[in-house]
Amino acid sequence: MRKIGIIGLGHVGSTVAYTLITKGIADELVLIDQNDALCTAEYYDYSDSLGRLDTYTKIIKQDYRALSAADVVVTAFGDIKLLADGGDRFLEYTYNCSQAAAVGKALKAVGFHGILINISNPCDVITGLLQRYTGLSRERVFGTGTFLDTARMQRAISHRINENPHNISGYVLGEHGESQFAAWSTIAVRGIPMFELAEEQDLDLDALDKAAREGGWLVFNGKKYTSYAIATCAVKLVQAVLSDAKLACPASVYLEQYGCHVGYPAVIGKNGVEKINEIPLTPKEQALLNDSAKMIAQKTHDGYLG
Ligand SMILES: NC(=O)c1ccc[n+]([C@@H]2O[C@H](COP(=O)([O-])OP(=O)(O)OC[C@H]3O[C@@H](n4cnc5c(N)ncnc54)[C@H](O)[C@@H]3O)[C@@H](O)[C@H]2O)c1
Repeated sequence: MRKIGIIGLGHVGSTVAYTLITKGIADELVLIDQNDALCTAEYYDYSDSLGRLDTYTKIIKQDYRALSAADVVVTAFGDIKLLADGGDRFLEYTYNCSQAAAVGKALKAVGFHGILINISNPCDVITGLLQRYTGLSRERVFGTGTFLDTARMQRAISHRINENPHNISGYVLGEHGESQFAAWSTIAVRGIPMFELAEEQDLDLDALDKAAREGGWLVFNGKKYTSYAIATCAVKLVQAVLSDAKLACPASVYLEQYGCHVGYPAVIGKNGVEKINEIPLTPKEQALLNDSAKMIAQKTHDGYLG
């Protein structure tokens, strides 16, 4: 039986829940939000779908105890209104550091021992805090991190050269935020290294990097939130855990050398982060990763409320 919990049912969490139900991925789904009216509304809206779906999901609401035996919990708490006009994911920092303490401690209190996948921003920092508060091992707590930014990089390149994003491999690394970077030495289109392709087709890599980094704001500026792409990323990670897929992908994972969670290639399976996929980087990329991780480590340290 596949039992999944979602904490925070705003734009993102509700989309994750809807996807899990309509794709028949969850046998049991536990919904939790501090806004009880919202949680109750989503509970009935999902429940009213069940009579027309070909799969069944048992839906439970507002019961932390039901998470004690959950396989996966997805955290999507926050207050997106704090971002106002966008531009900085750290506008939710203070608020979400407190929520991470509350949620992490509540999960620990009920003995949750599954895999925790965090979405809440600033993603890398909040992932690190949730790991500390839950007391789960570092392998069992990871964030969506640059999995989404990597998809945005794939989209930016695919639009520029009219290519299927699936044919673009490689990684955006570092923070899910402004200090992220496209690691061009890892990126290829149908196996052709991006550096070669850029020269051949006169592609501006800095402009493509910027397009990937600013991709979230393109969506946010019109909707005042983002939902579908992040939910798609989160659901893919949930599936990787449930099916023990050993999926190689970037995620916000704990790197010993930095002492924090940061977007880096890993292998995701039933035990969470099963392997850190160490890859060669150019000296410039390595320096960008170092700077990004250093900032995350500091903010994680500062955000820990004990
Ligand atoms: N990692 C990513 O790539 C990514 C992408 C999109 C959004 N996000 C982040 O995901 C989070 C959710 O985004 P959103 O647009 O759904 O926000 P939202 O404001 O629409 O929803 C957040 C929900 O969390 C609930 N909540 C807050 N604290 C809680 C707590 N302690 N326990 C239970 N519920 C709690 C709120 O009541 C609200 O319903 C934000 O932090 C946002 O920045 C991350």
